[in-house]
Amino acid sequence: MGRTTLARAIIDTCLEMTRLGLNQGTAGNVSVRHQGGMLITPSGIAYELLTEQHIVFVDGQGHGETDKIPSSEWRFHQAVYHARPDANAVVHNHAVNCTGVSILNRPIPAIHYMIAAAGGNDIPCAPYATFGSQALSGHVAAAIQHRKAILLQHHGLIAAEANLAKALWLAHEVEVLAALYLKLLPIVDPVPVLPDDEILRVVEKFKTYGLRVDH
Ligand SMILES: C[C@H](O)[C@@H](O)[C@@H](O)C(=O)COP(=O)(O)O
Ligand SMILES: [Zn+2]
Repeated sequence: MGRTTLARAIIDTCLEMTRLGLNQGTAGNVSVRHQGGMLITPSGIAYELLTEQHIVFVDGQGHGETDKIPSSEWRFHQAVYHARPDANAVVHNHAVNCTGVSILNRPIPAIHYMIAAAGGNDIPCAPYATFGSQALSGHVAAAIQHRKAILLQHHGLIAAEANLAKALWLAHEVEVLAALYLKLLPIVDPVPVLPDDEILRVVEKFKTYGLRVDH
């Protein structure tokens, strides 16, 4: 796909992320792998104002383009692409329920089989570090190796998938799981979980289940 088409797809994903109630204001960012680097949203511009020209190319060495400021989180997007060769799209947001669980500094456990959509029996929570920092991208690199979605302590969520549609879908699924978890916690803690062998079964089933979208 050409740069303009990908840039449009990034903007549409951002707008849809807001429409789904997963984000607010200028929080969050979205990227796609592109030509050895990535195309990524600019820093601090409201999604409704974005045009294809705002989307920034950051090369494999972390160099951006003159006159454009890439997302402050380009380092952790780059870290995800290094850690996960299967990922071609990364979505980050401050969805309320995911952020709520991240403040508790807990992983989301296997309270529902949909946890398997992220590749395992939990959604881990990467330790806190200042936004945009090398330290944060180090934590992300470590946590994302074994899952397609992770929480960022006191911050939000990252979802990485084969394409933008899948990454946004996964971000939405994790937000639903986080909401469910926060609803259950005041009633029962620890919340009952599914056994690991069942989650492994569902992880396998998801490898061939639906979601055959191309962008
Ligand atoms: C302060 C930023 O909002 C930070 O939280 C970052 O993680 C974010 O979500 C949006 O930053 P950018 O607009 O720089 O992508
Ligand atoms: Zn953020």
